[in-house]
Amino acid sequence: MDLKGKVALITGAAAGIGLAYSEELLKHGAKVSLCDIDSDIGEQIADELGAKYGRKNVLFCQCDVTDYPQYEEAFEMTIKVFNRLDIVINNAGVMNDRFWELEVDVNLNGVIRGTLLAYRFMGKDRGGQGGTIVNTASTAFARPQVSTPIYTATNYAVVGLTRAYGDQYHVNLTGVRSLVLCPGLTDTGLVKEIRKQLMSSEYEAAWQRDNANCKTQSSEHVGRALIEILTKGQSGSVWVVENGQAPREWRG
Ligand SMILES: NC(=O)C1=CN([C@@H]2O[C@H](COP(=O)(O)OP(=O)(O)OC[C@H]3O[C@@H](n4cnc5c(N)ncnc54)[C@H](O)[C@@H]3O)[C@@H](O)[C@H]2O)C=CC1
Ligand SMILES: CCCCCC(=O)/C=C/[C@H]1[C@H](O)CC(=O)[C@@H]1CCCCCCC(=O)O
Repeated sequence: MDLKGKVALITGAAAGIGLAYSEELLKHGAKVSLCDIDSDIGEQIADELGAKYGRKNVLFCQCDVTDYPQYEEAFEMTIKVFNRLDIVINNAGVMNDRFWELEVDVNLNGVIRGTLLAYRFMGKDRGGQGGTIVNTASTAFARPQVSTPIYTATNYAVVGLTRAYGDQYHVNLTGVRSLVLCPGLTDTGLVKEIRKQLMSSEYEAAWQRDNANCKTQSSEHVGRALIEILTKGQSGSVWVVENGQAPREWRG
């Protein structure tokens, strides 16, 4: 896929994996709309990326993916500024089973909102040009994270959603392809205070076991994997990116 001049909207773009996706897309000539709930860091990142890759290529939209009207505004603003939309990356996510309703609202409902909006604004059946949706899930879908059952469930659900929408039936109807990238342990600011992120402090032993054999990879590695997947991923495909290895297609 030639990314030059393409426009990508990325959620959770102010930090970690979303930021790495954004920078990699800019390096390949795309324009990015950085969407994040955190406007202080988001504006700062947009300034930094703008200075490096051209101010006209970077936009920041403050957006909470649990709030449909805000999310809708981010789509409208992106299209108003860049005049097109080609790629939607549903990446914003949290891991905190204590606040499981919020976790489900961000990790699953947020991806559903982003997917419905992507079809509305890019679907050929709705007057759009077609495009690509990439969802970020986690290796927790394939190897359940025993310490965080609800986080695991949201990732299962996102993979199921992507596979169903990724079917050729939806591609024929809308011209939109759907893919899912499942990273393993990645070096981001993700786990702040694990005791407070698990449903019970007794789950800490399970947390240690869940992650015992994982090798930390950089978020830049996941960013580079995104480009590879965008280039060769068939609609409905599921990609695991872990231990710093090349993306591997998961076939069940
Ligand atoms: N870091 C890791 O080891 C792994 C991360 N993932 C997934 O990758 C995605 C990104 O995670 P990281 O980059 O590690 O996290 P991170 O915490 O470094 O970055 C997440 C970003 O999402 C934003 N965000 C949080 N709630 C939001 C909301 N309601 N609306 C809009 N933006 C919101 C945050 O402000 C932050 O900028 C998540 O979906 C996570 O589940 C999956 C597997 C492993
Ligand atoms: C022994 C402890 C190692 C620390 C493990 C870790 O920090 C990350 C684990 C990830 C696992 O390998 C696959 C995932 O999905 C895990 C967690 C990702 C959480 C992202 C949440 C973002 C946030 O809450 O800000």
